[in-house]
Amino acid sequence: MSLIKCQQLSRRYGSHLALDNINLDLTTGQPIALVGPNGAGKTTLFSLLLGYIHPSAGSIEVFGLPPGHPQLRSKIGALPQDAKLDPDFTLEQQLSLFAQLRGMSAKAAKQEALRVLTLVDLADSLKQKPTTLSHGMSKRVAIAQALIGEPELILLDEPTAGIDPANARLIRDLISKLSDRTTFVVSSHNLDELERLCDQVVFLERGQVKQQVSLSATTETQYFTLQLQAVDDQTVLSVLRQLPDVLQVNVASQHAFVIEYQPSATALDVALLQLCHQQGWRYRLLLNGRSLEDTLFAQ
Ligand SMILES: Nc1ncnc2c1ncn2[C@@H]1O[C@H](COP(=O)(O)OP(=O)(O)OP(=O)(O)O)[C@@H](O)[C@H]1O
Repeated sequence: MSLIKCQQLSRRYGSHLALDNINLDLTTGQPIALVGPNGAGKTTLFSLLLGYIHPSAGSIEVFGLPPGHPQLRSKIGALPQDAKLDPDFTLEQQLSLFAQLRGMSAKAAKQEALRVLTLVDLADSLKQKPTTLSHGMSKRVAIAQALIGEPELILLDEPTAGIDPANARLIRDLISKLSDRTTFVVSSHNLDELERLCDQVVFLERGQVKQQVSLSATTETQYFTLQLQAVDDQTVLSVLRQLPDVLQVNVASQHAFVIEYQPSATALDVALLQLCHQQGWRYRLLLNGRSLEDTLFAQ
């Protein structure tokens, strides 16, 4: 099903072009990553999708409707980058209120508050006020708020920024678990995290879509990443490039090589390991595929 469609979408802030002629056609399903350096336009795109701001040119649709359309209200949940909780109300009070704004009765809203807090492992904090929470806990509450009413689309702007590794993992596991009924669009600077979570990756840079890649298609079919120890990278490069079925080899980082090969190649992994043995290269790791970082930034 069509999820997000942007056609020649631009957004200006005064004379600054934050999004520049974007075309995107995304469908529902596995989580989608929105990646890009600071100022690339990720938050601007989220704000447009939520109808908080409007395009300067072009069009944008969510589930075939213009953002802000009343029918979209219950279909979209969001974690804004700077999500803030009201210090004067307990978590139960504010999440219940939010659920009631989504059309639930007072009783159902209370149950929903408990349900979403349980999902982020904060059921015990129901009666707490935000001032008593750590930064990571506050973020989890804000994520819980985005989950209210089981929206079909949830936009998460840097959901794990500032969260400790155990809780970041909890959030990732939650996104994976809920992905069979909700499509998540996740912006993050943590490429390892996005790689584990997402299938589609949209790479924004200076307001433009520079790349759109499907990780399932690119990581499993045509690449190996070989990591060695204490070798001369140039020598290894030239030897690897001579292997049959190898299309291209790049140095990803010191002693790590991304090998692009013909999908029809058979047993290239075995050939690589034999080569390490023959050449006396000390082998550390052979990975099927390549990292998201290499996918986006390899020359
Ligand atoms: N309200 C605003 N007024 C003026 N300029 C803005 C406004 N909001 C964003 N910008 C500018 O638009 C560009 C895109 O900003 P945006 O916040 O969308 O980027 P981002 O990819 O989310 O960045 P980050 O990773 O730092 O959160 C930046 O150059 C930013 O300075």
